[in-house]
Amino acid sequence: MKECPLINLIMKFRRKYTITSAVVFALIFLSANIYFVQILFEEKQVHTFKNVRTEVTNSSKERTPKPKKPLVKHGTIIAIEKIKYKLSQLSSRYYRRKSSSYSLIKQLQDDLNETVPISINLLQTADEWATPNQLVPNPAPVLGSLLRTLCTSQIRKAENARKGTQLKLLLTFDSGWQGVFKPQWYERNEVLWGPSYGGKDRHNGEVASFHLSLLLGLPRVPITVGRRLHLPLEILPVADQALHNTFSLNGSSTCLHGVCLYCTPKEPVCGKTLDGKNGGPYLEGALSLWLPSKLLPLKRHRSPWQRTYKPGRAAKWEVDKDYCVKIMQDQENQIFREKLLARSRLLDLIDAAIFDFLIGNGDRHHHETFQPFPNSTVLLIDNGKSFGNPYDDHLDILAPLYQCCIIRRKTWERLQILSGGVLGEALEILLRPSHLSPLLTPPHYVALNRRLLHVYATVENCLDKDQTNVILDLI
Ligand SMILES: Nc1ncnc2c1ncn2[C@@H]1O[C@H](COP(=O)(O)OP(=O)(O)OP(=O)(O)O)[C@@H](O)[C@H]1O
Ligand SMILES: [Mn+2]
Repeated sequence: MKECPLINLIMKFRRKYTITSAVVFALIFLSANIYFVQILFEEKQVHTFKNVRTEVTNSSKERTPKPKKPLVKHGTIIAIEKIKYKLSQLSSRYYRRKSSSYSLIKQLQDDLNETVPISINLLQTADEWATPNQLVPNPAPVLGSLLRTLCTSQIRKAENARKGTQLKLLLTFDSGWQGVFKPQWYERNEVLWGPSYGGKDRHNGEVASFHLSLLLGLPRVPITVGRRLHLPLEILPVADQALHNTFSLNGSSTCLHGVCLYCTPKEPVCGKTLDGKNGGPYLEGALSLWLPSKLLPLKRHRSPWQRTYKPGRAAKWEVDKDYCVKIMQDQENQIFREKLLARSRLLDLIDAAIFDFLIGNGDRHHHETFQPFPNSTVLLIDNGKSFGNPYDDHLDILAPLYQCCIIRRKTWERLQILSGGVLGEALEILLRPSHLSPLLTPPHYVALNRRLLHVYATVENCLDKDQTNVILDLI
């Protein structure tokens, strides 16, 4: 066989440098891996926090929306254009107030009144209320007192809440009751420009979302209140070592940064004075009551409408207008394996999409159900990425609705009761008694009413195509 000079050269080189080259190769391989992992990690961080530009606006003034960059996702562009066109022709009945709205608001207001004295035993009521399909009944007569109890109960233990990626505290009260506390990161009048999943959690959004869920007849959000913690008196003395280690003093302000994926000493949350000035002991946040143990543990499902979280890379659902039909036929998809469950699960996801569109949350990458109850409802846990920008409507959050073109009758009827500006007005009324009131600036209520009109337009588009199979009686 003829000798090849190149192979000869490689063989000579190999013999001479076997060990050295192996070491060099290993080093190159290792550093490439480290670099790759770093990029991945940084990329997620960028999506979560840095893609967002915040600005402060005068809360009482309306602003003109900023021009948006054109979308590169064809299926989404067409669907959104159709919704906008329909909106321009929407029947006047969607702009009128319904007389039934008065009794709905009155009943929810009554529920939120404090009717009985505060007592830790009231938290037991929440456990009794919960079923695999809802967390709060209708009516819920002691809800106001229960909320007040949650925002005043003495804290016996404070630790880092380990689930999830953002800074949260797990607080334990008397008799072992627990809650998750998400701290304040933004002022009420800060506006977050950027993707619908960007920025840090909005604690006021969590509280508003709980109230909105009652208004929409979707009581699947953990019971949540606004609470102001006195860090040196209420948290430091009962903090476990791991949390304690993350406390620091910044001038006269007590700060903490916690332990979580995105927790860093460079980004602590700090206490304020009672009137919201820097340099005080009080930390605002949203406190959610832990879900009832009789229904736990939770089962986590990947959302079929999950985003890629990579700018410039579209998910299947963003480009394929027939995406809904395809996932329904996909027997591998665990959510839709059982036919009957499939329908009600899909209707749950569509309820969730409407809810998320109204609050501006494009970050529902997963959803959870009660694991011991295979038919249980889709819970609306984690509404932190909400109410970030009242001037931007992320219509693609409605994809499950405009692609599947079905909606639960109960949801549709409730949405119609909230027409004519009632939705925003009612939420504002329900949020008034909150410990941290005012929770939202006026433009957010305007946004809710405007977004609701988009939901009407989307359903009308579906009805144009098929009068009989859009509004479904399935519970
Ligand atoms: N009130 C609650 N009761 C029971 N479990 C809860 C409660 N709140 C949150 N959890 C659990 O903790 C998990 C993390 O909470 P959450 O999603 O709010 O945190 P996160 O840090 O924002 O997470 P992510 O980074 O995934 O968005 C939830 O998926 C749920 O399993
Ligand atoms: Mn989250």
